[in-house]
Amino acid sequence: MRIHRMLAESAAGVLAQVFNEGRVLDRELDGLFRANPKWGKRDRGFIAETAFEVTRWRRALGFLAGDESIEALCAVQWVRSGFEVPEWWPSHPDEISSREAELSGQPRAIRESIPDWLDELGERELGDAWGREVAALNRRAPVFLRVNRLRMEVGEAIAWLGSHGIEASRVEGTHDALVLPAGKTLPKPLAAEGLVEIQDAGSQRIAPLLDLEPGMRVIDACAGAGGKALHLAALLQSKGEIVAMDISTAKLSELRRRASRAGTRIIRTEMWREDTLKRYAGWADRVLIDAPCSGLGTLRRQPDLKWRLTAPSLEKTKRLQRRMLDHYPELLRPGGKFVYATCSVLPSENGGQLRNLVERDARRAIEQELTVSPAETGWDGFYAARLG
Ligand SMILES: C[S@@+](CC[C@H](N)C(=O)[O-])C[C@H]1O[C@@H](n2cnc3c(N)ncnc32)[C@H](O)[C@@H]1O
Repeated sequence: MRIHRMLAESAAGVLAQVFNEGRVLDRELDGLFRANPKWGKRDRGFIAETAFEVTRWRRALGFLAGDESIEALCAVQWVRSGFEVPEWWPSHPDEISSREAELSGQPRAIRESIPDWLDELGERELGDAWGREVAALNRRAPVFLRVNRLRMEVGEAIAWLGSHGIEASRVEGTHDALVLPAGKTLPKPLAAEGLVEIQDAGSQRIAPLLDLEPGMRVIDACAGAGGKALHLAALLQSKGEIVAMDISTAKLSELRRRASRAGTRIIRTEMWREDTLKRYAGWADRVLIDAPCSGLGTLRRQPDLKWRLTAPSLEKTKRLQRRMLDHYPELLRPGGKFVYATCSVLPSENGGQLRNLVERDARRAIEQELTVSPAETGWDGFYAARLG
């Protein structure tokens, strides 16, 4: 396929926003595609693939090109995926096959394209396992779905998707997860039906850890756009109450839209305010603290995160996690339980935070712990633990 000038320049424009301005890759692509509704699936696919793969392999491509400019990175990416670099493009890589052989002898941070400080931190925290996790986090991720059991059984969902030409299979080790073949996505009109939700299989392991029974009162303290809140509602069989809290009005309004699409009425949203903790103190049977984190477990889907993350920003996030662990369990009634979860693979954001908590607060004890390793499962990386 020939590379169209406008598409090549648009992909490079997105990468400039991500690398130079710290913008979020997904959002930049979304904005670009909205502004150019006439582009077809192939055009959008070319731009998204260039932007994602250059972001994912930034350092490795820079090594192959011997040049770190965005134009050089794009050119090597295109050569690697079998395109001819157009003569009007400003960068033309020399023969890269000999450099490919040298790449395998480079340090991991270059080979796997991660910042040096992050590679050192990962190795310090995870030892040998870090190399395996980083490699797994550089693979392309398939689309996972969660069947909305309020509306359909898993077998029915497979048949329904099949009737629309989508071949979905069950995911071992989960109750409600389906996976689509590599490269396939869920068409928007089907997503809008609310019968299935896009949710990574690893993320689907978290809500069951809350050990819910229909009728319970649950607070999802960092609910965001509701990925896990919707799962909680399904596990409660839509019986009981869920208060979904967040500091973002935009995310909570998206959550309300998704809840109504999914057919549940038990979720109420609440913006965190100064008096929220006091108003809901002692109210909940269960609390989910799905804490803000480095997001390292989701690098497959958000490779731009690794270039935005800094050591100081990570420390700030850990301080926030610690404050949440000190205060949000006050929402529980006596005897209630909470689950702390992250989408990080770093022990210092996960078990490390909880072991510190248990040391400073004798009322808390870890009942069950779950670590989802991308290297072992092929899912995003997650950590969750239930505490009494
Ligand atoms: C990991 S995300 C939540 C993802 C969501 N639970 C889901 O399953 O889709 C963390 C959320 O915490 C929210 N947040 C940030 N600071 C917060 C705070 N101080 N209190 C509560 N939520 C906060 C963010 O807006 C973000 O939506």
